[in-house]
Amino acid sequence: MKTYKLAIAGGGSTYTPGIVRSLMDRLEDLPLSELRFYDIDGERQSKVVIAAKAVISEYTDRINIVETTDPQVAFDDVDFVFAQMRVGKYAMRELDEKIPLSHNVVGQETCGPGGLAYGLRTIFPMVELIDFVEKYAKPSCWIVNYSNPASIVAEGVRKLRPHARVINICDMPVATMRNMSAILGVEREELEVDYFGLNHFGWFTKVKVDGVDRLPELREHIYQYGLLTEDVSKIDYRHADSSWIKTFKNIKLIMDYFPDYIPNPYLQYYFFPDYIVETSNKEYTRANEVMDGREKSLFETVKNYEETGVLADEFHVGVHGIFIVDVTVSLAKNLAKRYLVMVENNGTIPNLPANAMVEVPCLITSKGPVPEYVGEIPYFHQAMIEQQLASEKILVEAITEGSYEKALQAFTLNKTFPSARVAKAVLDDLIEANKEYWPTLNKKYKEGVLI
Ligand SMILES: NC(=O)c1ccc[n+]([C@@H]2O[C@H](COP(=O)([O-])OP(=O)(O)OC[C@H]3O[C@@H](n4cnc5c(N)ncnc54)[C@H](O)[C@@H]3O)[C@@H](O)[C@H]2O)c1
Ligand SMILES: O=P(O)(O)OC[C@H]1O[C@H](O[C@H]2[C@H](O)[C@@H](O)[C@@H](O)O[C@@H]2CO)[C@H](O)[C@@H](O)[C@@H]1O
Ligand SMILES: [Mn+2]
Repeated sequence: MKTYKLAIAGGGSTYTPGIVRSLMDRLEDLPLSELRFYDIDGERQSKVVIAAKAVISEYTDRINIVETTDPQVAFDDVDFVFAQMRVGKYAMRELDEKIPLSHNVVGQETCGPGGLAYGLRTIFPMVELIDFVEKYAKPSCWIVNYSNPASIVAEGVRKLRPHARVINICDMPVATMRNMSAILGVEREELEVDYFGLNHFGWFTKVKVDGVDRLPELREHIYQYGLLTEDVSKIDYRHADSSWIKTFKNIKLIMDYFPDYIPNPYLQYYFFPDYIVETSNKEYTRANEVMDGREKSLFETVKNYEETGVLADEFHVGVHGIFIVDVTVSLAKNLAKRYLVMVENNGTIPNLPANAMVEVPCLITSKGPVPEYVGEIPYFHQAMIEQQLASEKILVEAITEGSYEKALQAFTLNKTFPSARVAKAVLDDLIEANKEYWPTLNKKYKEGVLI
């Protein structure tokens, strides 16, 4: 029987125990001989690995478990790497959210200035990870990447390491499909969707069950309730937090204005930035909710387990864990299963640039994702995507060239900003906050004069 060695980069992530449970649930499809945990924060990781080991012990004692901060130990001869790094951890996420909000601009982890700031922190560590993997892992190794901001990471990787075997994925479309299937009273796996866009910036154009498009029925439901069922906790307890309920309700708001397609929930930040700011708590953002919730409870569970031997949280898998393993099984076994992932456009959407990293249905083969032809998209959606794409592409240029001017252009182009003046004020505050993480951004001009 073929077995695999898999490494998790960002082993200290709050998602690690859930992903590990998902891997254990699927050992028949993806038999593992080794599971390696790699993180730059060994102390944090060692606590999370205690929980991961407890989960593994419920299934098997035949997997060699390695915990390390040494990239060679982590990646030597591995078949797959799951990447889930949060560069700067929650402390920096909190600033990504609160600094823009202090200027009355959307404060969000992956959208608007927060996403751009997180992108500026993440590109070089991602490239470093790719280089480690290329040096130590099997040449056939795939990196399946969840690290955010996935759209900017995908563009950075396309530009800086075009031949790297990286597949960038996001669980928001499958999470949205989970809600759709609960509303329609079918299994998520029964849905076949058509979708186009960038990551966290796309639309479902068809939601088929047995070949019949059920999007009109979902539209009727959304007009009344948003993309929620009556009992949200039955969908996924992780989405019972008030901020997620608000997000899924806001799908109604978007579709009241633009009813054709079902938007990715993250589009709320671009359609209604003013409303989002008005309804945000500037002192207590999603980062605080997560630090006081998911992160706190993980470390309390570990402490409690060490003291009592009882694992209080069973680490529910959810679509997040299921999806990354689904994609990996399809890669490993060349199953050509159809999933929404990020891929270079190359004509899939003819009226978007060939070198855009788009999120579309792809067949996942052992050679990587093969996109399904989407065709031309309406001008409205094309225009919105082009603006966001330009913001993200110019940001990556700002990173590689160390250019303040390009960073300012990227911020100004982002639809979450009301003006270049506000974009500059937010950028300048974020530079100050990110001194430890961002590449130096040099200014070529001062008051219109080249310096
Ligand atoms: N793409 C998606 O749809 C999706 C879904 C969920 C989470 N995520 C992403 O998964 C990641 C983990 O999220 P979390 O909330 O569990 O964060 P977390 O802070 O709990 O964990 C991230 C870990 O990454 C480590 N890390 C930071 N820089 C690193 C580096 N250079 N090399 C190795 N490890 C490094 C940190 O030390 C930390 O232990 C984030 O990037 C998050 O945005 C993405
Ligand atoms: O605010 P967080 O840290 O809870 O979530 C941010 C992430 O949100 C999306 O992922 C969700 C996913 O949609 C859901 O089904 C479940 O698996 O939880 C995830 C995290 O809550 C989004 O796709 C990610 O990119 C974000 O990082
Ligand atoms: Mn995502």
